[in-house]
Amino acid sequence: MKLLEGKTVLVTGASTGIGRAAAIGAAQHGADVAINYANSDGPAASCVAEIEALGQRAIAVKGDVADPQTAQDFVTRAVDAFGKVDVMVSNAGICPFHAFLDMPVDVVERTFKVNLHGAYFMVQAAAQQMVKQGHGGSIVAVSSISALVGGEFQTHYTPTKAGVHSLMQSTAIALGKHGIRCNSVLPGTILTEINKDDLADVEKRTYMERRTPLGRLGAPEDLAGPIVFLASDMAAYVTGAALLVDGGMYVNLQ
Ligand SMILES: NC(=O)C1=CN([C@@H]2O[C@H](COP(=O)(O)OP(=O)(O)OC[C@H]3O[C@@H](n4cnc5c(N)ncnc54)[C@H](OP(=O)(O)O)[C@@H]3O)[C@@H](O)[C@H]2O)C=CC1
Ligand SMILES: C[C@H](O)[C@@H]1OC(=O)[C@H](O)[C@@H]1O
Repeated sequence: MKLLEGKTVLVTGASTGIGRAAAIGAAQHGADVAINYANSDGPAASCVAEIEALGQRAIAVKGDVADPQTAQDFVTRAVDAFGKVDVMVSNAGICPFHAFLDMPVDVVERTFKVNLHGAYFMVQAAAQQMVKQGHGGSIVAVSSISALVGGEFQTHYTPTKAGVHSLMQSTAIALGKHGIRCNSVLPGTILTEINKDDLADVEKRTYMERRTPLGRLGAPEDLAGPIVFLASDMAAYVTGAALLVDGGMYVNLQ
C-alpha cells in the first residue's frame, strides 16, 4: 500500500543520510519529491536520479537553510515544479563535535542558525504555502534523542534539537486550525556522515552499540518508515507528537 500517492513532499538536507532516506522512502510511497541540500551536488543529483528511477518526479534545489530566503526559494521552486506542497520534512542539520569550555562563538552561532533557525523558516514557508492551498498538510521535523538527553561535546547542538522538538509542539497548536499536523522524529545514533569521525573511535562506537537494546546502531533507512507514516493520512489524528526512533537507547539506563 502506497501512503503518499499524489503528494508533493519537500525534504531539507536530503543529499545524504536521514534526509535522503526520507526522500527515497516518500518516492517509494508514490510522492513527487523536492530536495534541498547545501554543498553535495553529486549526491543530490544521484538522489534525484534514484527517485526518478522509481517513476516519481524529483528536483534538487541548492541552498543554505541558515538563510531565511532559502526557505522561500525552496517552496517556490517546488510549487513551480509540482503545483503544491503537501509535506515538509525539515531535516537539514550539522553537529560539529567540540568541547564546551573553549567552544568558538562562530561554531555555536552556525549550529544554531542551521539547525534551529533553518528549521523555523522552512516550517514557516511550507505552512504559509499549505494555508494558501487550503487543504492542510503535514510537517515532520527531524529532532533527536538529544532533545531529551545531553552530550559532552554537543552543548551547542542539543539545545537546537530540543528547540526543534518544541517548535513542532507550538506549530501543532498554531496550525491545527488549518489542518496542518506537526510532529517530530527523535533518532538515536544513526550511522551517517554527521558522525563518521566521532564513531571512528571504536571504544565510543562499541559503547553506543551496547547502550542500544536492539543491538545495533541505526541506518538512515530506519527513519524512512516513521517519517512516511507521520507524513501520511495514516497519522491523521497525530499532531504535536515526538516519536523516538532509537532502537531503545533512550530508555536503557541499566
Ligand atoms: N545521524 C544521527 O545519529 C542523528 C542525526 N540527527 C539529525 O538528522 C539530521 C540529518 O543528519 P544526518 O543524516 O545524520 O547527517 P548527514 O550529514 O548525512 O546529512 C546532513 C544533510 O543536511 C544537509 N545540510 C547540512 N547543512 C546544511 C545547510 N546549511 N543547508 C542545507 N542543507 C544542509 C547536508 O547537505 P550537504 O551534504 O549538501 O552539505 C546533508 O544533506 C540532522 O538534523 C541531525 O541533527 C538526529 C539524531 C541522530
Ligand atoms: C551526531 C550524533 O552522532 C548524533 O546526533 C544526535 O542527535 C544523536 O544524539 C547522536 O549523538
